Amino acid sequence: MTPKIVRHIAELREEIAVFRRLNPENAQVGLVPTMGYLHEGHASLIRRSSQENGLTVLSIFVNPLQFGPTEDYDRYPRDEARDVAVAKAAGASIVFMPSVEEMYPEPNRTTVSVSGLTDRLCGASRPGHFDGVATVVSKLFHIVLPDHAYFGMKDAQQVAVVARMTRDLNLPIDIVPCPTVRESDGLAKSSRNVYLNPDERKQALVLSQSLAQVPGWLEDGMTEAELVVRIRGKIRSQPLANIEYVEVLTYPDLAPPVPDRPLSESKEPLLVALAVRFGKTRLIDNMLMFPAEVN
Ligand SMILES: Nc1ncnc2c1ncn2[C@@H]1O[C@H](COP(=O)(O)OP(=O)(O)OP(=O)(O)O)[C@@H](O)[C@H]1O
Ligand SMILES: CC(C)(CO)[C@@H](O)C(=O)[O-]
Ligand code: BAL
Repeated sequence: MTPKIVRHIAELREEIAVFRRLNPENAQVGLVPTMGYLHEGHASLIRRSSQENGLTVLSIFVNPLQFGPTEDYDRYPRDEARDVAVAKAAGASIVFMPSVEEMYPEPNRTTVSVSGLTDRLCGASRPGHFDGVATVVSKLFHIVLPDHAYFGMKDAQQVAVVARMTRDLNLPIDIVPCPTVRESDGLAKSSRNVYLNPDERKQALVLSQSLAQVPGWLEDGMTEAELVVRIRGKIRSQPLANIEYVEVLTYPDLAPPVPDRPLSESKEPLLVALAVRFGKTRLIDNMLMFPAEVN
């Protein structure tokens, strides 16, 4: 069925209220927050939500609060017609596409800020980014009041931040992390992949290729410092790659692992996270390893 396009908060709330009234047996609502220009990664979130809920709200909103002044807010790719077609094929019930004025009718004076988890990884290179994310996600949560909300592990730090915000604020919403969907050659799907020229696209494969080597390197008993050096060396073999960060942290607390101890002895899940620029395009990727896999 073609999803209903909704641009106003009041109409969205009314649609959800009617759905809940008419479907008392299966009144679960799923929310999939996105910035649009949908790809198979987004579609996998929508499909999961539509399997687990009677109603799936897909939000598409390029949120100005989470972009820095020199970032790509203005040129972020947008294509409403294509997005609606992807949303329909994946089973969304409602596509919520508010304007900036609808989401921020007055200067925003309230910021949701999750301390600690947001000052590292992408938070260190994009100051204020996670305040923007936590604020808009919290607004979407209050607007939709979903039972479940679906987020991709490609943005593993975002999942940790949103899950912590949800717990800290006692929001009765189940945060569902979903696996990263990749191109057939391994590159993580991302709306920003369209910015890559053919040479950058080829060299960008080094992200997923470095991560694929991590389990073998851990078997060799590497410490965090040794692993970081190894991954950096591999990424630097691509002349167009400009490393922003390569880090290994515990997950979801994002704390440094015990120094000088082999990572294979970790008792906690480990996140190996990368951010690399190719020209003007910033790509991220990561691998989450659980103790059973690390040891
Ligand atoms: N390859 C992917 N696999 C699974 N989920 C994904 C993937 N890419 C993005 N998502 C998830 O989709 C949701 C919306 O993300 P967003 O609209 O920013 O897409 P994106 O492709 O990550 O874009 P960007 O290029 O801005 O990083 C987020 O929860 C994100 O983690
Ligand atoms: C969660 C989100 C939709 C908030 O704007 C965004 O950060 C994204 O697309 O991952
Ligand atoms: N998927 C993360 C959104 C952003 O880069 O702003």
